[in-house]
Amino acid sequence: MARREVVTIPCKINLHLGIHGEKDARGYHRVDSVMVPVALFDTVVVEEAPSLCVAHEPALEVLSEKTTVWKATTLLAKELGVEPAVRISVTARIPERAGLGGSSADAGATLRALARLWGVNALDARVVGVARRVGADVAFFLQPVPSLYLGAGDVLEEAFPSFEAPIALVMPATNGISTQAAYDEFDRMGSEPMGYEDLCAALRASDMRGAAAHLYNNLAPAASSLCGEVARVQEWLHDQPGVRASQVTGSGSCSFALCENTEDAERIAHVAAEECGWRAWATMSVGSPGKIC
Ligand SMILES: C[C@](O)(CO)[C@H](O)COP(=O)(O)OP(=O)(O)OC[C@H]1O[C@@H](n2ccc(N)nc2=O)[C@H](O)[C@@H]1O
Ligand SMILES: Nc1ncnc2c1ncn2[C@@H]1O[C@H](COP(=O)(O)OP(=O)(O)OP(=O)(O)O)[C@@H](O)[C@H]1O
Repeated sequence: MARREVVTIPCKINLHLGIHGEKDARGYHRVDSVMVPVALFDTVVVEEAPSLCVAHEPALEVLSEKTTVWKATTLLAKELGVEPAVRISVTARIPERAGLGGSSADAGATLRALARLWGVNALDARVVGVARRVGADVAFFLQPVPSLYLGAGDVLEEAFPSFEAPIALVMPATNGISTQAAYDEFDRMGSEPMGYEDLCAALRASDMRGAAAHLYNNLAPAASSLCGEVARVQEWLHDQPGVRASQVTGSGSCSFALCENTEDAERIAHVAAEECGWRAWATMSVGSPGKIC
């Protein structure tokens, strides 16, 4: 019987995103990134099949051969010396071009499913190496727990205790922002980042009020420059009762609000969608790594 692996994968938010002007040999910026998994999930199903086939639901505009899932599969098969004879079905709920890491989550989930199918550990150096070649965020999704990543934002430096915090996600209803366009805009604007130590100290101590006081993203001005509605979402979230702190995630266009309680997160998401015409979700950070399979 054909073997089958199912992986449910959360999205991510960046509590700290510090982009440096300095770039590596690939042209990737040096990035300090503190990421946290958030309960808005894609599902990836990998089954043994005669040949490689990738399908997304809802369908993507790009050819399946151009997806992060295809790239992750072919690179890992080559690395392990096996045939990529699998059918992969992705059910996507994480919005594209949001800064929530949707296409990276799908690639990370695919690598975890393939690692099980092909008998290697998901944190084997070969799997991590492939993840980093597919995209800067992909390695995080091999082990999606609150963590500090350095290098190009793809090298694990430290993992923190998991926590459950109520969160509202709000993004403009328009097209979203391309990650590459945001980095190009960052280069035009120029900036050097603040440090991440105070945030990390709060996360080590599971001090969520302290963590909320240290949210940071110096890619956010580039996101607002490309999509003015991002700044309007930010201003609106800042003024809402029940919001401890808010920030743009990644390269946008989504913002997140750390809320006092689940009722506040639900009210904010409801008003953002119904009265402001934005896309919004009331959710939580993923508190127990065991809840993700
Ligand atoms: C903005 C973040 O999401 C924060 O977590 C990441 O830095 C982006 O991660 P990602 O979506 O996995 O990005 P990739 O698919 O690897 O890269 C897309 C494009 O973003 C730019 N890029 C990305 C990461 C990085 N450290 N420096 C860059 O300059 C490059 O132009 C690259 O061609
Ligand atoms: N598995 C995938 N899921 C979604 N989009 C994909 C996938 N693989 C490739 N793509 C393409 O990548 C584009 C988005 O890339 P981009 O890096 O800007 O954003 P993202 O991965 O959706 O999220 P983020 O803004 O968090 O990085 C999509 O519009 C689509 O054309």
